[in-house]
Formats: sequence, C-alpha cells, structure tokens
Amino acid sequence: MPLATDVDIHPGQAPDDDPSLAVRNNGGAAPAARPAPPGRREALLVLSFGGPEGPDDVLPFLENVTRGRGIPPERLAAVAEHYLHFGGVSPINGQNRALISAVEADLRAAGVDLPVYWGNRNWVPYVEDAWRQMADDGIEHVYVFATSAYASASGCRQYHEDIARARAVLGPGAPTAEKLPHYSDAPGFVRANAEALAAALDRLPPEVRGSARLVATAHSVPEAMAAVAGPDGGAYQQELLAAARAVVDAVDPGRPVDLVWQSRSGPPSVPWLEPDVNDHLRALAAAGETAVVVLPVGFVSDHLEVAWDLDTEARETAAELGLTFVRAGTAGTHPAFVATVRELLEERRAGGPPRLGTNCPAACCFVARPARR
Ligand SMILES: CC1=C(CCC(=O)O)c2cc3nc(cc4[nH]c(cc5[nH]c(cc1n2)c(C)c5CCC(=O)O)c(CCC(=O)O)c4C)C(CCC(=O)O)=C3C
Ligand SMILES: [Fe+2]
Repeated sequence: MPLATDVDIHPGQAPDDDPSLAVRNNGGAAPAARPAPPGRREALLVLSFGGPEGPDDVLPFLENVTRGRGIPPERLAAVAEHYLHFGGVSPINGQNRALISAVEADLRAAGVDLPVYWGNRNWVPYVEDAWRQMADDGIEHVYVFATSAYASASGCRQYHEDIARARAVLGPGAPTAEKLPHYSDAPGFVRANAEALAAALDRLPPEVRGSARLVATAHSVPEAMAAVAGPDGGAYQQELLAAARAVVDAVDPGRPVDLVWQSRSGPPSVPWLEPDVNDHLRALAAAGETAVVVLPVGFVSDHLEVAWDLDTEARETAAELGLTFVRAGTAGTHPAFVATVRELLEERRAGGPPRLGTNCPAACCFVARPARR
C-alpha cells in the first residue's frame, strides 16, 4: 500500500542524521539511491529480535527486552514460563540460522557475492558484536534486512535505532548502513503466506474447508504506538489489513478475513489493539462458526509468540469452544520469501527509485515510552 512519505510528522526525532537512515520510498517522488561505488566492500546483515538459547538465558533476555518499558512483573513471570515450557530455548534463533543459510544459498545461486552476518536486538549474537565483526572483516557498508515486515515502533523504528546504536559504539569509520524497506507488500512475502494458507485449508476436514472462518493475527501493540506507525500514522494496521487481504485473495479471492491481535503485554491500564484472538474465537463460536484457520501474517517465522500464544493458548481456547482449529505457517524459509530478501537487497545495490517494500522516514513511528515504574 503506497503511503505518502514526503511528510515527516515527527521532525527532529531521528535517531541520527545519517541520510541513509532516512530513505524515502514509494511513488517515485523519493530521491533515487545512488548505485554502490565499485569496489566498496559490502555485506548483508539479518537483524532480528533475538531469543534465549537455554533456561539460564530467559530472565536476562527478558530484562533486555523490557528495560524501561513498564511491563508488570506478573506478565514477565508468565512469559518466562512460556519460554521455560520450551526448555528455555526460543525457536527464533534456529529459524534465523535457517533463513540465513537459505539466503546464502540463494545469493550464491544468483551469482551475488556478498557475505551474510547475523545480529539481534535482545540476545547474542548482539547487533553491536556483529558490527564489530564486520568492521574487523573490512566491511564498509551494510544492507540490513530486519525480520519484521511491517511499520511500527517495534517492527521498524527500533531496528533503525539498533543500527544507529551499533554504529555509534564503533564511532567514526564504522561500517555505514541502510535498512532495507519493510516488505509486507512484497509479492514473495505474500506468496509464501498464501501457500501456507492453502496448505492449512488442505488440512481441514473437507466439509468445513469452504466455510471455515479465516482469522489473521499480529502482535498487539499499544494504541498509542499504532496511532503513530508510519509517516501518516495507522500504518501498522493498514499494512496488516492489506497483507491479510492480499494473502487471502491469492488463495480464495474475495473470501472474508478478520484481523485480530495476540500476545498483548503491558499494564492493563494501557490500551492495546483489540480484540485478542482468544476473545475473537469466543465471539465466532457464539455466532455459530464451527471452524477457523488462523494465519499469523504479522510474523515472519513460527517463533515463540506463534508456538505458545497460538499453537498452545488459542488452540486450547478453540478446543474448549468446540471449534475446529488449524494454524497456517509463516513465511519462514519459503523460497519466495528468501528470494524477496535478495530482491530487496539487489534493488538497493542497483540504486534508482525503490519499488519493492515500504520504507519509513527515519523519524517516524516515534513513540514515547512509559516511565519506569
Ligand atoms: C509489533 C511486535 C512484533 C512483531 C515485529 C517484530 O518481529 O519485530 C514483536 C515480535 C516479537 N516479540 C518477541 C518477544 C517479546 N516481545 C515482548 C514485548 C513487546 N512486543 C511488542 C511488539 C512486537 N513484538 C511490544 C509493543 C512489547 C511491549 C514492550 C515494548 O514496548 O517493547 C516481550 C516482553 C514480554 C511480554 O510482555 O510479552 C517479549 C519476550 C519476539 C521473540 C519471540 C521468540 O523468542 O521466539 C518477537 C519476534
Ligand atoms: Fe514482542
């Protein structure tokens, strides 16, 4: 969905003044990027959220995620339990390793000679360490692919901030960077999700395949964060609605799809996007629905939010309600999604007006954080 990006609604709040962090995209009005200078040593960095690799990592990881965020201790204890239920190992790290291997293979097959690095916001390998490694390896410029497809403070702006922080640690001479656009509208991302939806429908008993209610989910965020997502606000919901629509239209054109929210955090006094997926399942059952397909289009891999909040909690809710429940897969390492990473990269390396994905100005999605409590 093209968003007007000429208007910067939060002037003066850019994480830094690097023009490469303030790429304007869409519609051709944006200044064209210059092609990479010949001989410059470049790399691709896969930048992700990070997750614990064992039980001892769980609490320090959660402290990293929630520092200064006003998350109540009860919520943290509950989330720690979810991780411990999986032996303290988040699935997200294995999924990122698999994505990186697939991207490396895809780049090789396409004749693109570029090393791929990995860094996280909240756990090892930290983005700061990746930056140091890249500097030591002589890398001069980094294209950053973030494992988040949508605009918002959590999904886009914080990744810009991670990049700025990692560069600042090394000071002048650190590898420069540009974040590849977020990509919920990239055809390969839509196709990967559409094939996952088709496979999920195939898993339903034939008698409910045509009637099952389609329920797209994404991480809830505070209403205040949603209000300022993207240059004009509201972009998180708009991009999710458009992605859910495009995914469903690729499988069963025009079939209705609901968009609801999962994994709410924060204190109860702060409003977050609703309805929650569990409440929505209750409403659907009360309205006489008998089967649902849940599509987590808001996420790019089957990480803990998917494995716990959907495959465990929402599935239990559905069972209590007597609803047949199938959960569609995420983009993961689908070849069309892997190719999207390369296409985003190649488009930026070639310079010229960007066509694929959506880039926020560096200063958008700013959200005031709740005070420490
Ligand atoms: C929009 C969005 C995405 C999608 C975009 C993206 O992918 O980036 C996302 C992804 C993820 N969120 C994750 C984990 C957590 N998120 C938390 C907390 C929060 N998420 C938020 C939003 C989002 N989160 C928000 C507004 C908070 C409140 C604190 C704050 O304002 O920042 C907490 C704290 C405990 C809790 O309260 O849940 C945890 C542990 C993991 C890793 C999963 C794994 O380990 O497999 C992933 C991929
Ligand atoms: Fe989160």
